[in-house]
Formats: sequence, structure tokens, C-alpha cells
Amino acid sequence: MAGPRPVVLSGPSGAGKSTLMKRLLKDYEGVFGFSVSHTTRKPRPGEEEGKDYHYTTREAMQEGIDNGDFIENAEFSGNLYGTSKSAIEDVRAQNLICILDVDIQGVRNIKKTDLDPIYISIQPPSMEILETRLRDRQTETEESLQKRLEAARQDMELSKEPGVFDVVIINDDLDKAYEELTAILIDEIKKVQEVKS
Ligand SMILES: Nc1nc2c(ncn2[C@@H]2O[C@H](COP(=O)(O)OP(=O)(O)O)[C@@H](O)[C@H]2O)c(=O)[nH]1
Ligand SMILES: Nc1ncnc2c1ncn2[C@@H]1O[C@H](COP(=O)(O)OP(=O)(O)O)[C@@H](O)[C@H]1O
Repeated sequence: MAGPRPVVLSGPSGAGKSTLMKRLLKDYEGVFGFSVSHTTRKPRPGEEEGKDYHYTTREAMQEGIDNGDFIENAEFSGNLYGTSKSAIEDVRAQNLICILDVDIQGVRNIKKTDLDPIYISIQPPSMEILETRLRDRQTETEESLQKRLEAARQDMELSKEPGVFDVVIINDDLDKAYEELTAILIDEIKKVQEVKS
């Protein structure tokens, strides 16, 4: 079924993907739908099952992967993450633009599928600012913070490779980054709004 083109948001942990995406979902209700991933990490305070993630065990998730229920999956910072086929189908069935928040391994694996999304990388202005934002977020232990920073260094290098992303947005000033994001997506947004009006 041809529908609106999905959007992949990637970039280091703490770069601002969730912040930008939540604003997009709120400002354009009925236009975007989030592909709810599975993860073996524990929910953070305020996160909701089925909204932020489907929280699961490694055993159950591995079984799903073995059954072919996932279009991609990856190990990140000691936990499994993955996009199930049904997460995408749920959004597409409502004719919404499907947004996926995945790490760089997810980007590489999605490129092997027929999903054909717009690939957007959200990057922090510097490693120092990234570290400050991650610390201020107060969601990580020192160990998990260090793992995220190490993954961020790799992500920032790999993202520079030409052809990996359609666009790279530096999230320095949040409003400016959000403007850039909506400008990139405006044609797809209009298509969905026209169909619905
Ligand atoms: N490959 C892949 N990565 C995912 C998926 N869901 C989330 N991620 C990535 O996993 C990483 C960690 O996510 P999370 O634990 O929510 O931490 P946060 O990015 O620091 O908020 C981020 O880079 C996400 O983009 C998924 O389904 N597949
Ligand atoms: N442009 C920005 N300026 C300052 N703080 C920001 C900016 N963008 C995001 N943040 C903050 O940085 C932290 C990490 O952002 P978040 O959206 O959780 O990142 P990600 O989803 O990429 O891991 C959050 O506490 C968020 O409020």
C-alpha cells in the first residue's frame, strides 16, 4: 500500500530526538504516528508502555526476532531494541506519516528493507553539550551515561559518511532545529493534510 513516506530520526542519545519528535506529534496531530519500538531496558519515570516503548524481556524479544516479527533490531548500551512489523503497520493503517527513532545500526538495517524513509540525523552541537544535556536529563546511571557517550562518539563519526542521511540537523537552539525539521517534512505533511481535509 502506497502511503506517506516514513521518517527515520537518528543521532546520538541525548541529541534531542524525542524532544523534537514529541513536539511534532503534538503540533501535527493526525499527521504523524510514532512507531513504538520494543526494548529490554526498564521504563523511565513518566514513560508509558505502548506509548514510548513496548517493554519486554530479552527472551521474549529474541523469540519475536526469531519468528521474523521485527524489521530490524540492535543491541544498544546493553539492551535490545527493535522495530516490529506491526509497529509500522499500525501507523500506516491510519495513513499517518510513520516516525521511527532508531540508532545508527537501525538506519543501516532499514536501508536493506523496502521501507524507503526520509533519513534525518539529529546531532548535538558538541560532545561537551551532549554530555551536559544527558547529565541534566537525569535518566542515566554513570555507567549507562558513559556507554551512551561512547556510542555517541561512534554515531557522530559514522553520520558524517556521505549518503547515510538525507539531512543532518544540528540541535543547538531548539526552536531553530524544530523549524528545520518541519521545513524538511512540510511537503509530506501537506500531502497528508490534503487527503484528510
Ligand atoms: N535500532 C533501533 N534503535 C532503537 C530503537 N528504539 C530506540 N532505539 C535507539 O536506542 C537508543 C537508546 O534509546 P533510549 O534507551 O530510549 O535512550 P535515549 O536515546 O537516551 O532517550 C537511541 O539511539 C534510540 O534511537 C529501535 O527500535 N531500533
Ligand atoms: N536544543 C536544546 N537545548 C537544550 N536542551 C535540549 C535541547 N534539545 C533537547 N534538550 C534536552 O536534552 C535532553 C536530551 O534530549 P532528548 O530529546 O531526550 O534526546 P534523545 O531522544 O535524542 O535521547 C533532554 O533533557 C532535553 O530536554
